[in-house]
Amino acid sequence: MANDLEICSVSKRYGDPPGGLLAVSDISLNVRMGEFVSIIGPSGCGKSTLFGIIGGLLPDYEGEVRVGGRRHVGTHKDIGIVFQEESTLPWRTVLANVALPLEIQGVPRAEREERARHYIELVGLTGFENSRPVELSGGMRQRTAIARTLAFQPKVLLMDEPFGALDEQTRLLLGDRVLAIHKELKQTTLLITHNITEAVQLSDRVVVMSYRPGRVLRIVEIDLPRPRSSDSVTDERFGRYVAEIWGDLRAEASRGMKEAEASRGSGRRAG
Ligand SMILES: Nc1ncnc2c1ncn2[C@@H]1O[C@H](COP(=O)(O)OP(=O)(O)OP(=O)(O)O)[C@@H](O)[C@H]1O
Repeated sequence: MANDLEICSVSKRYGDPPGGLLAVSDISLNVRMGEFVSIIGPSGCGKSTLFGIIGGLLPDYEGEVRVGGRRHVGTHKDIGIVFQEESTLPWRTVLANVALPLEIQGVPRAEREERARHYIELVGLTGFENSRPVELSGGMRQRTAIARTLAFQPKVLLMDEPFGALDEQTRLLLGDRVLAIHKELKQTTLLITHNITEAVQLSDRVVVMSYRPGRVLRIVEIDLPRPRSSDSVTDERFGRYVAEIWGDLRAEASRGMKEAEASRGSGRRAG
């Protein structure tokens, strides 16, 4: 099957060589059309850096990002981004939030509202079209943001810890909603997360990254049948995938923790 997203030998250094900090090194990954891939790694492994590069938000890197076979530079309508931070507009209703990108594209009102309603239904927010973000829970606001991104029908959906600020149970239930959306749209999706359960629950493949500089440590195929749901977490095979990924991540996470503690210690001594 064709690739929607190709990440070819991507490296990023902050600051100038020979000094500076190599944040990610030689990352290559192809995401097939309709595939759901998660990238997981310890804090500081360069997940947000990679997200910024793929989303076209971060210039000056080595390598190439291709979307639909074409070199991709800067932000682009083929990549839809859902951020970790709250990104709904508080003064707009759910309907007006979701319709916003279509409004910017000049889609006529009746058509954009019809499309917006379709995606609102898909994320399970029918009945809340006229609510404002302040009247919604954090999970509902994130679903509004997802609907808004889906509404302009990007080739690739890029999500950076969209449920990072939510509690574990809400996260699992929203995972069910993401699974339902993916079943319906077969949207090519790349999710950045540090939650192993979420990665296994949702993904066809999980890319495990090393601590700094972030490299691809291993790619784990999640061979669990679809449709899946949050009930899958009780499956014995689910537990084995979680254990396997944690086995890879554990050493990297503790390396990260030690380095962070050491730099805090030297900062205190210097101060
Ligand atoms: N603008 C910047 N200038 C210098 N260093 C940076 C900059 N942005 C990130 N870094 C460093 O690059 C490394 C990777 O950071 P990044 O935020 O991409 O990691 P992450 O995996 O997303 O971390 P987390 O999970 O904690 O959000 C870190 O060591 C970070 O301190």
